[in-house]
Order: sequence, then structure tokens, then C-alpha cells
Amino acid sequence: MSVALGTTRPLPVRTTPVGDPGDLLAALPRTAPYAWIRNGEGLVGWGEAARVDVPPGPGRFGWAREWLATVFGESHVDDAVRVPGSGPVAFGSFTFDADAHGSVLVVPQAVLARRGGHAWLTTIGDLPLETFSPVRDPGRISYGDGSLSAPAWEHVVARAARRIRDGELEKVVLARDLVATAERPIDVRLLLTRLARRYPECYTFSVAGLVGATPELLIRRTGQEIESLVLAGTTPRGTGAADDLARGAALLASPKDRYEHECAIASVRQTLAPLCSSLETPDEPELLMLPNVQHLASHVTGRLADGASVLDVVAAMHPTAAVGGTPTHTAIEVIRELEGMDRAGYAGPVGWIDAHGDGEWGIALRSGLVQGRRARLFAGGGIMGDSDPAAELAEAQAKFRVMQYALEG
Ligand SMILES: C=C(O[C@@H]1C=C(C(=O)O)C=C[C@H]1O)C(=O)O
Repeated sequence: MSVALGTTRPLPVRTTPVGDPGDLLAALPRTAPYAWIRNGEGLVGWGEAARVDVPPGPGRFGWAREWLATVFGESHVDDAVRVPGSGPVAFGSFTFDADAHGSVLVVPQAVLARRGGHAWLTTIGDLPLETFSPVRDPGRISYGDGSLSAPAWEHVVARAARRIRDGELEKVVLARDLVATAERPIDVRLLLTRLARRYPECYTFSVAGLVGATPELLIRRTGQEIESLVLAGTTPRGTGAADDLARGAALLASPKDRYEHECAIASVRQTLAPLCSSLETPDEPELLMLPNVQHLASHVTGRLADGASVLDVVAAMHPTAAVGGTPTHTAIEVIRELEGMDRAGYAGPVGWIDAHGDGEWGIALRSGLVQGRRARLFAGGGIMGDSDPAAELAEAQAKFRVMQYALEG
């Protein structure tokens, strides 16, 4: 357990209403920010009042719950706003693989937010006098293979598809990484600004070096109400409006993609049903059109039966079939065996939680792990028995474009 030096315990937390803060990202005084933004709304944070590396293992979410209960429970909160996200908030990123190191929870020292008609600033203790460091461009970006070259990854996809045809499992999500190297240190604020502009309907996030713009909402909890956006089934954007329409129609009519989507919905329904007094899943998926790809999407809503926090629901849901596979356990084993890389926070839960257990968590897709001049970018897709390795590679390539755009502009 760690609480940053320089802050006293119990944490003295104060939330005050503010006027329209304008562009939240423009308020970030320095790099290494915390962010969760969609359509200009959300939370940004800086500084660390408390931070912890969550130990790996099957009990990691329970451990995180205890840490949060201690930190929030010991806070002295003066909250004049009293909405989800006001008062003390922790941002978090959990690794995809429960056994991997790298999961982290951070209570920023300052959080500036705009959500649902309210705007507020939360501070913990006295903020140090801040000089605003200018946002710098990282310069030219070069790319190198990560763990597997493109042909080697296609080979792995073909092997996974064969094992699915052989009946070992139904679906597995395989990903690969690319290593981007910049001329100068990468300022995460620049990436966030580009992502939020180009992908406004995605959740642009930044937690401890993990940066991205994900379209996939794992779970939002507002009191007893929960929402999730399930995505599975993808086609790259077309060359124009007519081509987009044709591709969208083909995606909706594709048995492979519809079945893949069914698997994802079934896994979400299965994990949410025991936690909920009511749960609605649509009969048919819709199309979600993003600047780089189109997805099959289903908006799930429900009402929690008891006082589960958003992190309790995250713990129950992760990993969904949209990023793991079906059945989950076999898919995880196949991912460990075939991918040959550490996913780190990619495809893991990322988001925020407040002291009342409300919050928003996404699945960290379309993302990269930024450190100094380097960023490890991740992208993947659901593999079925009839998957074509070249098409899966093209899909991953289309998904990489999100972070390539963030780096290059
Ligand atoms: C695995 C990724 O995306 C996931 C896989 C999808 C698919 O295979 O169709 C679609 C959305 C996500 O659930 C990724 O973006 O890296």
C-alpha cells in the first residue's frame, strides 16, 4: 500500500463547483496526466495523492477494493457538488492477464471535470504552485515489429483458426504489438488532444502511461443503473459512402461476425445477470461507424440488485469474450501460448471509480503504452474457425491507425 509522500493522511479532499472549464485536456499542466473523456465531457487529473501497484493474481480486484476502501474511508471529504465523479476519485488500469504485473490505481491530487451539466474541481491537500509545461511535438515516428512480424502473426491466426475448427474452443481474440519510436519524448497530452478530436464518441483515456481511445464501454455505474456497450464483429471503413453502406450491410449479414457478436453478448449476459435485478440486451446488434472501422454494437442496460461497486462489476466481467474468447479459460490459455507477448494493460479494464462506487470503465483497446520516446501499440481481433489471416491482419492494421494518428497527427 502506498500513499504519496507530501500528502497527509487522512486525505483532505475538497470539491468545489467551477464555471465552464472549456477544453479539459488544455487544462493539464504537465505530461503523465490522467484522463477519461468522451464528447468533451469527463474527468482529467494530475499529481498523485495516493498510488498503488496492485499485486497480480486472481484476488487482484478484491485487493484493489480493500485499498480503495482504506484510502476513501480515511479521507476527509468536503464535496459541494455531490454527483458521480465528485469527491475523491481513483483512476485505474488493470492488466489483461490477471497474472501480469502492471495494474495500478491512482488518486490524482487534482481532478477537473465536466459531466451531466456540472463542472467541478477536486483537490487533495494544497496543490503545489504549478508552471504549465508547453506541449511539444514528438517529431518523426518510426515503427518496428513488436513480438511478432506480420507474417508470423498471420501464421499464429491460422493456427488458432485450426484449433477452433478442431473443436478445442469457439473463439479467441489475438492481438499483436508494434513499437513506435519518436525523435523526442512523447507528450501524452498531445496524443489525448488528437484522439479526443478525431474519436469524440470513443473514450479517450490516459492512466499511468496507457493511452488510447476505446469505443468499448465495459461498464458505467450510476447508482443502481449500469450500462455497457458490447462490440464484436468489425469491418474496415470503405472508400466512400456507398462502399461504407455496402460494408456495413455485409457485416450485419455475416454469419461469422454475427456469431462472434453473439459470443460476446452471451458472456456479458452471463456475468451480469447474477448481479442484476433487471437486464436488457437488444435482439439485434447495430452498426457503430468510427473513422477507421465499423463494428457490430449492442447497448446493454441493467439495474444492480445490491450494492456492488463499478469495480465489483468490472471484476465479474473481465475478460469478456470480445477481448478474450469463448470459453474464457481455454481462450486465455491459447492467448498465452500463441501471442508470445505481454498484453500489459491492453484489452484490460481502464477507468475511474469514486468513493460511492460509481464510475466508468472501458476496455483498453486502440491503445499504447507510452514511455519516454517509445510507445508499444496494440491491436487485435476475434478469431473464428473460418477467419482469414490476411483479413485479420488488415483489421488489426486499421485498428493500429488510431494510435498512429495520435502519434503523427
Ligand atoms: C481486440 C480489439 O477489438 C475487439 C475485437 C473486435 C472484433 O474482433 O471485431 C471488435 C471490437 C473489440 O471488442 C482491438 O481493438 O484490438
